[in-house]
Amino acid sequence: MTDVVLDGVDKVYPGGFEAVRNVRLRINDGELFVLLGPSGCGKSTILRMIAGLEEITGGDIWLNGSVANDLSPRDRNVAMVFQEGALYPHRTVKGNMMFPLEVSGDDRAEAHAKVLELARALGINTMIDRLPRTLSGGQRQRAAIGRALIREPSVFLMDEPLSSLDAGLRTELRVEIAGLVRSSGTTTVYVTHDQVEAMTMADRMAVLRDGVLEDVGTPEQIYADPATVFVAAFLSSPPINLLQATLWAVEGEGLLLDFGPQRLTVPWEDARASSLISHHGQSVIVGIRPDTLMPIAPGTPAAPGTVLSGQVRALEFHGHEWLAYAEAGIPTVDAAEIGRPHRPAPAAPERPGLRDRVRELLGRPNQVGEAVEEEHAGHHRRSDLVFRIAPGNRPNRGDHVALTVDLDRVLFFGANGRRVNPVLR
Ligand SMILES: Nc1ncnc2c1ncn2[C@@H]1O[C@H](COP(=O)(O)OP(=O)(O)OP(=O)(O)O)[C@@H](O)[C@H]1O
Repeated sequence: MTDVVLDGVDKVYPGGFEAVRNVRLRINDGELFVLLGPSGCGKSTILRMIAGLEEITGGDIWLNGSVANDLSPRDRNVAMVFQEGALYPHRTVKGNMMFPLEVSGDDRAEAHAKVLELARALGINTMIDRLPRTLSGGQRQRAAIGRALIREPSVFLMDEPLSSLDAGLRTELRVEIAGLVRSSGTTTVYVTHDQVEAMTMADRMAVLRDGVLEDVGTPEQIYADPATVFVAAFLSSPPINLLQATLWAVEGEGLLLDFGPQRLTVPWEDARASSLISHHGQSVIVGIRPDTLMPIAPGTPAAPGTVLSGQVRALEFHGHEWLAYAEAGIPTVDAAEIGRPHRPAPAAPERPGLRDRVRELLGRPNQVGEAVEEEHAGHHRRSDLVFRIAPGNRPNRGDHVALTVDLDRVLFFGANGRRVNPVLR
């Protein structure tokens, strides 16, 4: 039975950079828990603090019911796999997997049987006599996972173990890793910046931004009911429409979302009306995922206050669907700018990581919002509404389209980026 509790954990690096702030988290025994966030948000720092490889500067880490702040990594019984699982180059796969058991003086025959069994589960049993350099990236990662799991750690920590693999292999391995750690029942903390990996693998997950926890829950909870604009945007592909509105409570009509040239109306019967009314006269951010907008044929009747319209400016073919970008004259907001904690930006850290430095060299942005914006750079930048179209039904560029909005699935955030109505967990 091993649960991991982070109780108000802080990390300030020498030089004063605050990488992690007041993180409170309980990872339950046997859970596959994912830490998700953009590069530099502090995911690896948290993992390394759990492993004991990095000192914490505030709060407590509890392992299995005891404070572990001062325990050495060896005494924590945790195992860790990194992005490039480092294997001993002169040992075979079997030699690598045997090594932890040799160190702890296990019976050789038993150790051998155990290695074979795990290698089989990892699908590398036919290559256990090969050296790491003769393996593919995916096979090396499997061997590294095998070496980490062989001595049955209480906690298994994985830091972006799939990020150096190609997309097909990543998909294949994430299914296998999730299956393997679930069947072993080992409490696992898995770090990634890939939202698909997080949502498909996690029992529960946490979203981090600038060293602060923005949201914790099951993938379904976080996707359907995100706590902040940042979380909604980070977990949305294609990107969520984030529209700026002023909210007016109008007797007899409902709650008017005034976008300037267009309006929507939330009826009084809506369960969220009592929360929304406290924002009367204020700015709100309206989050509409592309699949919440449904194109309707011209002249089709629709309930008043449920339709937005625009002129199609660009279309993208995605195989199973088209994505359309329509100019609607509605001001949009950039999730990266909303609700940012006040602190020095991590743009110039004391010790930039290798990836930070490479990004700098390539001129790539480091923050998620900027990355999202960059994806839309160029021809989509000025577009206001993104929506999906089933194949065979697509409008043409320049067409005016009417879109019904599924109001039940629209998300409302205050100007500070937090949800207007309480988040259900
Ligand atoms: N030893 C250090 N000294 C100073 N700053 C550091 C140190 N290690 C990391 N940082 C900074 O702390 C912040 C968090 O780093 P961390 O590696 O935890 O982020 P991350 O979310 O894992 O990012 P990535 O996905 O790029 O690995 C970054 O801005 C990083 O540059």
